[in-house]
Amino acid sequence: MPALDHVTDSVSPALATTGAVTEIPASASCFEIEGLSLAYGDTPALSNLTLRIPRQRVTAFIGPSGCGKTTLLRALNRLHDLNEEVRRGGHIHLEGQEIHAPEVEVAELRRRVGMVFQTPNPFPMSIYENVAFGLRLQMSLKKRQRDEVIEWALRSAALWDEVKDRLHDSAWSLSGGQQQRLVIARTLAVQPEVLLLDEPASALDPISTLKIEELIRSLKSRLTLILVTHNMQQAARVSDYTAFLNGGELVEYAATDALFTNPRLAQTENYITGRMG
Ligand SMILES: Nc1ncnc2c1ncn2[C@@H]1O[C@H](COP(=O)(O)OP(=O)(O)OP(=O)(O)O)[C@@H](O)[C@H]1O
Repeated sequence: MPALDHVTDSVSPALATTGAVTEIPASASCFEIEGLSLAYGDTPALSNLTLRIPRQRVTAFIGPSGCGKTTLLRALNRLHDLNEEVRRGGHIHLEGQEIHAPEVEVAELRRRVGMVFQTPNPFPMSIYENVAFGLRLQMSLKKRQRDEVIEWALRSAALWDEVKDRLHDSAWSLSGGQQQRLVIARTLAVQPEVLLLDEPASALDPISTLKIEELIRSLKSRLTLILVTHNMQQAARVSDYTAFLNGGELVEYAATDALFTNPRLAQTENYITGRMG
């Protein structure tokens, strides 16, 4: 891959595949979240969350509507910054650095920590220009280098074969599932370390959903992925670790197999078996 020198194809040190996530060592963590609380005005949304997110793994946030999953995801690349109502306490470290430190540039943080939303949001421009957009802002590349990165990003998002002969068509001529993979390609082009995915398949048909799930699994060899999903089967299929939130609190966080087959708390069991939420 062109110009991808800070990313390796090797996976992180061996992580526990069963049991509680206290087993995720700091050295294998990408994010360390400590005592994170967040409120919208007087309404609390997150309450004293402490967890580590393992590098080059897929971590799912699950829980009933309004439990704080999206709020937590958005906190990880400071998407709340523009909301003057938001009050926050606690710390979020990305690879050892507090993301709210004065020297952190928000644009660079958001390059490192990309975000894909529920509804595909390609820009009103061609397929090629969508992927080139972030690249033009972030890096000055010659056209040939830019073309290489664009091809790499579209291949990485499993879209190249479907669009290689129509790169200059409007992005809006693609299907919903293709648009979502285009948005992922656009995000990958600037070489993030982390991809935040907020219900990325909830607006898609079952075949497009499977493609997104395959893509998520394939990307973890070089990225950390964090997925918000309402779909328990999806969390079980694609994630390595699952955090169950309820009422803004972290209730249980464990290796996905362990959480789904042998939850430690009745509250978790009630949620995953559909008796709650
Ligand atoms: N911009 C906002 N202003 C005020 N309150 C908000 C805002 N965004 C979210 N909230 C509130 O914060 C709480 C957590 O919301 P959040 O969207 O994080 O939950 P969620 O688990 O992602 O929900 P869902 O699964 O329905 O998307 C909810 O009570 C919600 O109403």
